[in-house]
Amino acid sequence: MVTRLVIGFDPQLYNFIHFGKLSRLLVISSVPFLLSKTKMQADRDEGEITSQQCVPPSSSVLVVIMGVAGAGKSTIGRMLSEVVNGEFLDADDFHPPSNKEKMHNGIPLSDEDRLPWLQLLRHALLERSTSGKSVILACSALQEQYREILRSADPNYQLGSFSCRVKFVLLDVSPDMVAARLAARAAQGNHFMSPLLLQSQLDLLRICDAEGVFKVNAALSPRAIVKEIEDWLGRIASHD
Ligand SMILES: Nc1ncnc2c1ncn2[C@@H]1O[C@H](COP(=O)(O)OP(=O)(O)OP(=O)(O)O)[C@@H](O)[C@H]1O
Ligand SMILES: O=C(O)[C@H](O)[C@@H](O)[C@H](O)[C@H](O)CO
Repeated sequence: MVTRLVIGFDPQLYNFIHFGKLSRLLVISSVPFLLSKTKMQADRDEGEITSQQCVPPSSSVLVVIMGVAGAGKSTIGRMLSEVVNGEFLDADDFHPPSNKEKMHNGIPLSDEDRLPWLQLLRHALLERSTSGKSVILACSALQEQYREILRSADPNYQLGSFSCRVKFVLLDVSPDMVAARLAARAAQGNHFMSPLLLQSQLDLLRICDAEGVFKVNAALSPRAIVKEIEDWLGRIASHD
């Protein structure tokens, strides 16, 4: 499969992705991002930015806790952020009201709905990526194309390489278990997401092995899940 990156400029900072059958055309047209990337590259070439300024301390991590609605992303992400003394971001807080309304009414989001949201999330990661503080983002990130946008928050990331500061952890959950969790949550009436969307979420979830996504059994207790993620982060840190 061929991946091509086309960089386009758009005065409204509008972003667009088109997925073809045999090739993927990924258009990322975020002017500030490109300008800052170009400037950063130029500054680095001129020796104005030292490697220490570009690369935060190795102890800081950028982790996306991913999976279908109800898998436990917010629960686990919040707990993990406390353990690593990092900042927790919930992708649900970045959705515009129109996206939440759609999901509440049982209408799956389209790529056009998701793209500006993913770009906001990329920007949020990018902004924090040099702070030296760990960031834990809870985000469905169901498709490789969506994860590639989040990976591009790492200014050094090369699309398709999957070698990136932004790491992904999948909360792997059976359809039955997640349906039960969503039903229980809906019964409490304190979440906008309609349980009717579960099948569309399961249908969208695709991960290729080459991506190096760490999969955790989401049926474990939250504490055990967080421990598994911590251990994995320790292992990959020792290889970096
Ligand atoms: N490991 C777990 N064991 C048992 N219950 C869990 C576990 N993780 C989460 N839950 C429960 O499952 C429900 C869904 O969890 P949570 O809201 O964290 O999922 P989510 O993936 O963030 O969902 P969404 O994407 O829809 O916001 C909650 O009621 C939560 O308490
Ligand atoms: O890509 C998506 O379809 C969305 O991110 C959803 O997954 C929801 O935001 C979330 O799960 C709310 O419950």
